[in-house]
Amino acid sequence: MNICVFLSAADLDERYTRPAREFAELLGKGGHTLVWGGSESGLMKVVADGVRRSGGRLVGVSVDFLAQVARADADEMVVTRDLAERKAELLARADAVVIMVGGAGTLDEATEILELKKHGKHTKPVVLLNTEGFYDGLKQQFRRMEAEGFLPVPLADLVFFAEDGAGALEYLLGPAGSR
Ligand SMILES: CC(C)=CCNc1ncnc2c1ncn2[C@@H]1O[C@H](COP(=O)(O)O)[C@@H](O)[C@H]1O
Repeated sequence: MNICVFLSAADLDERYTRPAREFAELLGKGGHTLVWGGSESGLMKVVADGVRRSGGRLVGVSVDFLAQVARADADEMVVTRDLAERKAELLARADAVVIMVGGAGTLDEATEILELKKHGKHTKPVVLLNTEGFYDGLKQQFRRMEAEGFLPVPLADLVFFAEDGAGALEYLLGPAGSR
């Protein structure tokens, strides 16, 4: 499966690097391809290193102004003109999307992917990986949107909240992943 992972480009501590490494190992050992932003920084590097070490493929989609920090040994590396094109390319190359912990960049990617799904522009499974309860607040916000009529589709049709990497992969490899 080609799994697009959005996550932080920041250097983080063990609370976040350990689960990222574990998820990467599951991806690699499962023979999956990591589709990611192509960068060699922070958690993005941790996951790419882990996938590579455990036998998975790496497909990067970088962007013009970050191309100089793109990973040199990826199996494939695409460089797009801008961030909008990059998001479209990442989605096009993915069978599923996993959103791990991250900052504004990750949130931007997550909301765009969910918004496109809301409008029926794609039907790919999307998982929010809630490491350390990082997305508890976002989950609460989405639940409120759903309860108060802000979402035209059930929240469960948009996104699955997984508590760990194993739960995320189990979901993607189940019936939801083959839709
Ligand atoms: C100069 C240097 C080392 C830049 C590295 N910085 C980056 N490299 C690649 N993608 C990035 C970078 N910063 C943000 N992104 C994009 O935004 C997300 C991470 O942003 P954030 O750290 O969550 O907010 C990633 O999924 C990625 O697609």
